[in-house]
Formats: sequence, C-alpha cells, structure tokens
Amino acid sequence: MKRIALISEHASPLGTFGGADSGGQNVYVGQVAKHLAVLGYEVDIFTRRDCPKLPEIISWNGVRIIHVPAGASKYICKEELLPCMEEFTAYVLNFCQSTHYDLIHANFWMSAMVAAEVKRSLGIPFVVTFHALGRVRRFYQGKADGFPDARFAIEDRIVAEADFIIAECPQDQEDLLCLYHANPEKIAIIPCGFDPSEFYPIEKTHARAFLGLNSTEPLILQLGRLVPRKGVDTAICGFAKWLQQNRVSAQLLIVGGESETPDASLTPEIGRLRAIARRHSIEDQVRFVGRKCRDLLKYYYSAADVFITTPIYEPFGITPIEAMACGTPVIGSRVGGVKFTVKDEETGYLVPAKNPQAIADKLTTLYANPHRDLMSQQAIHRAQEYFTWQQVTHDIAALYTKIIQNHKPVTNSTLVEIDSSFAAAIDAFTRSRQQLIPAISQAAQAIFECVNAGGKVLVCGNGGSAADAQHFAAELVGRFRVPHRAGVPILALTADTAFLTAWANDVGFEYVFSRQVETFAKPGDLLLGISTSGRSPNMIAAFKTARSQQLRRVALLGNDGGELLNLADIAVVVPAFDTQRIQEVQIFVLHLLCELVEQFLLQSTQDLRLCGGKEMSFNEPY
Ligand SMILES: O=C(CO)[C@@H](O)[C@H](O)[C@H](O)[C@H](O)COP(=O)(O)O
Ligand SMILES: [Zn+2]
Repeated sequence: MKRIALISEHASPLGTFGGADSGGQNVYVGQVAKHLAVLGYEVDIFTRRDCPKLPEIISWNGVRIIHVPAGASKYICKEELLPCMEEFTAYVLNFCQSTHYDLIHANFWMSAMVAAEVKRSLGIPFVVTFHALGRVRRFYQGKADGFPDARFAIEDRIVAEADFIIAECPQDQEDLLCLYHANPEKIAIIPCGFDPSEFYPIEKTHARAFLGLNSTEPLILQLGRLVPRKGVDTAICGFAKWLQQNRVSAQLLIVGGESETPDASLTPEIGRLRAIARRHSIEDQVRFVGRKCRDLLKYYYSAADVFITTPIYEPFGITPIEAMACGTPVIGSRVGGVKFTVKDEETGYLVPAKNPQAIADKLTTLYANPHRDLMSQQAIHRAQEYFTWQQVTHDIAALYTKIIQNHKPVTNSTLVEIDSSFAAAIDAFTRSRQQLIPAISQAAQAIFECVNAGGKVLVCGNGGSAADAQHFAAELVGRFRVPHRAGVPILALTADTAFLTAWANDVGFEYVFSRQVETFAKPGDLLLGISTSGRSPNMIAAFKTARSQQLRRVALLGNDGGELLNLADIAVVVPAFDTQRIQEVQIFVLHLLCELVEQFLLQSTQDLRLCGGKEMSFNEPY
C-alpha cells in the first residue's frame, strides 16, 4: 500500500468554503485525499494549524489531517505566511523521517517549497499542483498582489526540481511553459472536479421553494469567493444592462463572503459591490445572501436559470463545473480554466472579461433560446464525463504510480550535493563581502598606481590560478568594460610553455616564476600572485625575488594565507577553506580589480585633460 503526503499549507479541507482564503484548493485537497483513500492509498494531509483548538492529528474521511504548528495558531492571510514556512518545513521533515512516504503531492507554491526541501534531504519525489502562479497573479493584480517578490524565484526552483507538475487546464500549462520555462515532458493536465453525490440537478421549483425563493422570475446566480479579481462587479453591471435593455424583472443572487449573513464590515467586497448595484439603481434586484454551507449549494445552483462567473483571470475555477453538474448553464469569461470547462454555445456562453455588454447580450440570447433544456443536459453530461473527482483522482493516482516507478531512491542525492555547494559558495561570497572590501580596494589602487606611473604587472599562479592569471591579463591587455582604450600592461608568467618546460626540466619548477621576475621586472612594476594555499614553492620564490627587487607585491590567497601572507604588501585572503570555493571568489575579485583599474585609469585620463596635462593614451580607436 502506498503512502502519500498531501501538503496544503493554508487550505485545509476543514476550511469554510467561500471565505477570502478558502476556495477551490480546500475542496481539491479534501476530495483528492478522500478518493485516494478509496483507491487504497494511505493519505496524510499536512496543513497549518490556524486555531488553538485543533488537535495535532485527526482522522477525517479515511485520511489523517496533520495540523502543523507554524507561526501563531490563528488565521494568517496567505500573503503573510512565507516567514512561517521554515517552521512548517522543519516539522514536515521531522515527520517524514519517522513515517515513510512514497510521494509528496504539494499544493500551492509554499507547500511545494516544503516538498522540495524534503526531497533534497530525504529523496522523496514530489508532484505539485500550483493552483495559481505568482507571475500570472502579478500580471493581473499588479500592486494588489500582496505576495512577496521572492515567490517568483521560489516557483522557478520548484518548477525545476519537481518530479511532475499538474496543470489544471491548457492555459495553466501554457503559463508554466512560457513564464516558468517548465519542461513540457514533466507537465500533466489533470483538471479539478466535482462530487456527484454533492452536486446533482434538483427540480427548479423545488430548489427555489427549499431556499424560500418563491418567485418565478428569472434568477441568476453568482457564487464563490468575494474578492475583486472574481469580477462580480462586471456581472452586476452586465445584469443591470440586461434589465434596462429588456425591461424584465429578475434577481441576481450573490452567494459568498466571510459570514453566514452578508456583512460588509467582514467582507469589504460586499460594500463595494452594493455601491455598484446602487449606482445602477438595482439594489433590490441584487441580493447578497452570505456564505452557505456546501450542502446547500446544489439548491442554489439548481434554483438558478444561469450561473455567472466573470473573473478577470481564473487558474481553474471549480464553481462552473458544479453549476453544470446541477444542470445550470454558465456564462463565464473566456479566461484560464473557465474557457476550458465551459463549452461555448453548448454548456453555456463565453464572454470577454470585464465586458458587461457581452454579459447582457448573452443573458438575452440565453433567455430567448428555445433549447435551454438541451444546454442544461449538455452541461450535466460534460461535467459527468470529464470532471468527477473520481475520474480526476484516478488520473492523479496513475501519475503517482508513474513517478514512483520511475523514481530511483537516492539518500544522499546529487541534488543535495549541488545544493550544499551553492550554500558553501554563497557563504564564501557573503563572508568575503563582509571582510575583503578594504583589501580589494587597496589592491586595485596599487595596480592602478603602478600602471599609471608607467609600470607593468607580472601575474602568476599554478593550475586553476594559472588560468586565472591569463584570464586577468587578457581582460586588461584587451578590453573589459571600457571600449576604445589602450591596453593595460599585464604580463602573465604562465603562458610561455617553451620557457616553462625548459626551466622546470633543466633547473627546477620552483624557479619558473622567479626567473621571469628577475628577467622582466623593472623598478615600479608590481607582482600579482594567485594561490589558494599560499604555500606553492614557485610562488614563494617569485615573491622573494620580487621583494629583493623592491617590487610591490599583491597576493590573492585563501585558507590561512600560508607563507605568501607575510611576503605580500597587500593580501586579499578569501575567508574559505575549500580550494574550489576560494578560486570562485578569486576570479570574482579579479573581475572586480579589472573593473576598478579601468575606472581609475579613465578617471585619471579625464582629470589630466581637465587640468591640461599630458594625456595618457587611454583613448584608442578600437
Ligand atoms: O584548479 C585547481 C583546483 O580547483 C587546481 O588546478 C589547483 O589550482 C592546483 O592544484 C594548484 O597547483 C594549487 O596551487 P595553489 O593554489 O595552492 O598555489
Ligand atoms: Zn579549479
């Protein structure tokens, strides 16, 4: 039997549907978990403990819900949850060490961040359903998007590290490919669903009577979270236009909000929407009824002639399929998941987002359509054929099987190694930033003074440092950032293989650099030595010769600086003990030196020109 961890940091299946932070994801996680249990999976759902009364572990519909202590045990809006995720991750990681999971299914980017961390540490594969993507949200919501910018880079990393990504509709897949450069072979389109035992058609007059809606007037329904991006304002304006143009008497019923009865102080969107209805003088025809428990929703869907959902964007949107399952045609905006679930002219109508006139036109078309019953039948058929949770979970389980079968268990995985090398490099750079700025600035100044006074720089090192020495010379003899300048005289002592091999062969490798220093150095020149250990004999010999010839001596070092530390006038000692990490900082320092030396030389050329002095040939027609 396979054991699956479903992570959903902010959306618990126990959440109340219709609030600002509880919508489709809560339903998705609960339904997938329940149906997986029916298929024989053992399922644990990890969700943040947002109320002190919640026990740590509870059994629910054949699965366990594990309330993770992370941050205060109270509601925290999802935009402010990122700081709690370290604690969340530590808890899940600890839990996964004592309970074996075959796979993690993360929901939303913060849960996927946790799953990626667990994969890096324990090698458990993970699949992610994003439910919403940060870049899409930022595009549509701009400043109203309260999520931190860090979300984008975190999502990029999740896309790269996930074993598979579940896109909920073709638009979601396109966004993952275009905005996140996801690997198309790692994306499966599996939609959201509805539960046929929860949503089914109820005879309209009966449903209306049950809800106490005894009129026979046209009844239009809007149901779901009441937040601005859902475009309920557009629905109200479209409804108003339709009333005016057709002189009909009808009702728009709005279900949702933070409380059982509509309360603008708890749901500010209600206040905004009421004002819009008032402006159109239709406040009596637009009825807010508050949030309703899920058992009642099928009555609302069935009581309505048409369901309207006109969001400005919609990652998926579960409500249109629930409405269709109850036999209610949908007028939906042609965005995201809505344009995938609703078949235009067949199960409802698609309209452009933010277009009230299009809504009014489609309401007119719908009420004039003699085949409205057929549309209703087609809606039920489409919902049942493609969007039941049973079908959805079946597809998800098939994907799990594929991932688990293809997964090669790794304890100390390559990913872990790569990650820890990144961490070590970042650490070496951070400490270098804290400690090396004065020494780098002195080294740049010394090189500048040397070449500005007509001297040259001799540069040497072994192995990787030999390559760095030549790299440095190439940048300055050639061109770095400033175009059209004369070359800066830098001579790499590592480049003449005929001399190096002859001298090493005939005299000794220890003297390959010192011999060149003796030969080429003139008073006023500078020796730049690059070494990670500071202990290479040929480097020590070169520095001693340079000292006896009174050259200025700059050393790029690492570890404890070795013997070269005391032979150098200026030492840049990278605070790291791993050769590779030292070299990585050293090449960065060399680039910085190039940049600074170029700047100083350019500045001095301009100063000279300003003072009418003799111009150094720093301007060349290259
Ligand atoms: O690039 C590397 C290691 O990353 C090697 O080629 C390395 O530079 C060589 O082992 C050098 O001989 C080491 O010399 P040094 O840095 O201790 O003066
Ligand atoms: Zn190297």
